[in-house]
Amino acid sequence: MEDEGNTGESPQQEHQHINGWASIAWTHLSYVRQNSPLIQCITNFVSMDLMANTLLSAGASPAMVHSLQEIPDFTPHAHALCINVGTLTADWLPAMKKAAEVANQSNKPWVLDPVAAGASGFRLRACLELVGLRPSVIRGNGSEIIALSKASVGPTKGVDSTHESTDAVEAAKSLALASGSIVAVSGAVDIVTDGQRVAGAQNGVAMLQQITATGCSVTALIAAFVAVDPLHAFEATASALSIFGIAAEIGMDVAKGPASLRMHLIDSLYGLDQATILHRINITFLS
Ligand SMILES: Nc1ncnc2c1ncn2[C@@H]1O[C@H](COP(=O)(O)OP(=O)(O)OP(=O)(O)O)[C@@H](O)[C@H]1O
Ligand SMILES: Cc1ncsc1CCO
Ligand SMILES: [Mg+2]
Repeated sequence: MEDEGNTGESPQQEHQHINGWASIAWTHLSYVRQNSPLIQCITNFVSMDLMANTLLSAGASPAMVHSLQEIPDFTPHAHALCINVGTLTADWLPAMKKAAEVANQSNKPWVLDPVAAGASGFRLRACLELVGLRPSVIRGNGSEIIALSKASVGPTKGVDSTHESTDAVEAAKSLALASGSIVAVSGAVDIVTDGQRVAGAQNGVAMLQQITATGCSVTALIAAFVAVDPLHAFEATASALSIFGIAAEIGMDVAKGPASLRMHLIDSLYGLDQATILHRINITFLS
């Protein structure tokens, strides 16, 4: 009789897998620290501060550059681009599309955060147009990935999710297959898929949901990890999600609530070492 949850692996095999992900995640963080990739962020007003500080604490170099006029000069120099539609208006969309096109022409990876994708027809159409410009990675919460995958506007709680990430696995897989992007769904378990493989990263703390723009910020961290390893966007994405979660776990040991967690999260990300990653990382293949 098989135990529930038995993966069929010996403890040694399991240990090797865990070590495998720890070394992958540590390598990505080390490359970001060594190379300090320039990450262009076209993002919402709410997230700008936390996103820039998250990137800085990981060792990357953020630049919140969103003017259409600057994109031809600036975007080719960025090592990756992060586009987030959180406070979208019609004026901003042309710059987002242009930046995605220039990133593609310059062979630079770019990452999409489809904030509240199903909240309005305007937002959904904008997100679908951006998906058509072939992001390397799309990262959203469960409701956003389901709305994008079904291309439907529906009942919404705005930027917050009404779905568990695990409810969005099939939606994420079909969006990945349709778009060619790696798709990540954040939640208690962060899901990462290329349409076939599905990894689950289980680091993090629930209180992250009480700090605005933690999702936006982890999307930018994904951009930094993909910037240093563009040919392995699946591994880079799972690593970034797990490392952000580990930083939150360590921060939570001393935090008194959301405001101090926000501060300790940034400090923990800055100070993260290899031994802590090895000890804490929790990524497994779900299929
Ligand atoms: N229940 C949970 N337990 C642990 N970590 C969680 C939980 N829910 C979310 N997280 C983590 O919180 C971070 C933000 O994820 P969330 O799904 O809240 O993003 P989001 O809805 O896009 O947020 P925002 O729009 O505010 O940026 C991720 O790192 C995710 O792993
Ligand atoms: C609260 C909020 N509103 C638009 S974007 C944003 C940040 C979290 O997505
Ligand atoms: Mg979000």
